[in-house]
Amino acid sequence: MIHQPPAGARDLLPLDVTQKRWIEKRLRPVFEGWGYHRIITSTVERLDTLMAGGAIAQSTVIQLQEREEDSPLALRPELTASIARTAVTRMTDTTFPQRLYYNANVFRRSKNNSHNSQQEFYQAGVELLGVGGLLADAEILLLLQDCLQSLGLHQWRLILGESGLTRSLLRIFPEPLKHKVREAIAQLDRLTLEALPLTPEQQERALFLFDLRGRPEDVLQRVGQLELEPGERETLENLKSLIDLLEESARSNGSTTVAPILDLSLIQSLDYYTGIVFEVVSETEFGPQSLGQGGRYDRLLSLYHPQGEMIPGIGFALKLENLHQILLQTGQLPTTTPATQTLVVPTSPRAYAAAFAHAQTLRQNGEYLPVELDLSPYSSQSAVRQYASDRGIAQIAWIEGEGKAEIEIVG
Ligand SMILES: N[C@@H](Cc1c[nH]c[nH+]1)C(=O)O
Repeated sequence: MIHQPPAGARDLLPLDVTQKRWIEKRLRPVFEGWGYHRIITSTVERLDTLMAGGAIAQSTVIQLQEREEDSPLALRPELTASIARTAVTRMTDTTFPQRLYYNANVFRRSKNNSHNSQQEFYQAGVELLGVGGLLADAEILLLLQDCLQSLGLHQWRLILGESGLTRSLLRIFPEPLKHKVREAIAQLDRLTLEALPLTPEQQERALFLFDLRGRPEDVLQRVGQLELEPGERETLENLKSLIDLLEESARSNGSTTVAPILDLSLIQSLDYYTGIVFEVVSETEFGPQSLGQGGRYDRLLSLYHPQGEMIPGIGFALKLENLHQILLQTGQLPTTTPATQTLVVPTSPRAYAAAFAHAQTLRQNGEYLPVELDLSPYSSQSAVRQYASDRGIAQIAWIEGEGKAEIEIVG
């Protein structure tokens, strides 16, 4: 059926694009203000690049039909893997840290495979490559906060986890069970978790992990009571330092940010994270809505590096559709496409060339304020005025045969 788009595809009409650009225009100066440079990577990647390190399940990737002898290709479901690949294979003579940002579409097949669910999404995000540690983690979280502030969003919470620590606390489970426990926690599925064949000790640990979220000081204290290995204690200390630093930065900035929710049961569906993981959630009348997510991935780049060199990385992606929805509710987005400034109307065929010339002069003088030509030569003056007023056009330039322009301000 040639009149239908493929299932799950998206067409953005001019007003959608105007609103999307409103969001992008606010994010770009924030990214650039923090020293990030835009990168554009290929929409199509090799399947093995996208899935390196178990980053994403094959079932959620949209594959492309290729010749059998070629390695399978797919549409990118996210950008971190592509940027990691590009950074270590194409930007070899650059020094770290690298600060990169993007604004691009991604494609994901919905899990339940339902025919019409959306498969194309837009993300704006950043990757900070080549630096680990407290300061880099804090930079990314403060930048994320700055992005949301620049969009005028205040009703959101940061949920912060630590994938290394969570993985480590899961180590008491034997392999096939560990995966199931992890899945049930990731899906917040308590019933499945309780039904798993676990020993009483394992069950206690599973439920302990499941409920490990709340005010940072409470969660840190609860984990601190466990018998931890030195590495785990150190991670816990780092997490505390990060939370303190975020709070202190907010205070010295004079802003009153709400403390993050510390959630050591936070498990992201992407499996390349090695350190902090986080999600930004907005409270809406329909329940919480995720606005973006990210985390630290210190092993991913080594998978693409020719010598397997370890290069740390951290970043986040904001979900533009969800931001769009929230911003529509707050009434901040433009409700019309940008109006034309001047409608240039040739009053006779002899004025056609002069009309084009006049319009061009206006465009060049007016720093490309939109100027459009009236293309229906026989429309009456009242029809022209009606058209201009309907479209919110500020003025009409009537062009006479000899090129003279008479300006009329539209009432
Ligand atoms: N690429 C991740 C987000 C992210 C960026 N950097 C690190 N994580 C996603 O799409 O969920």
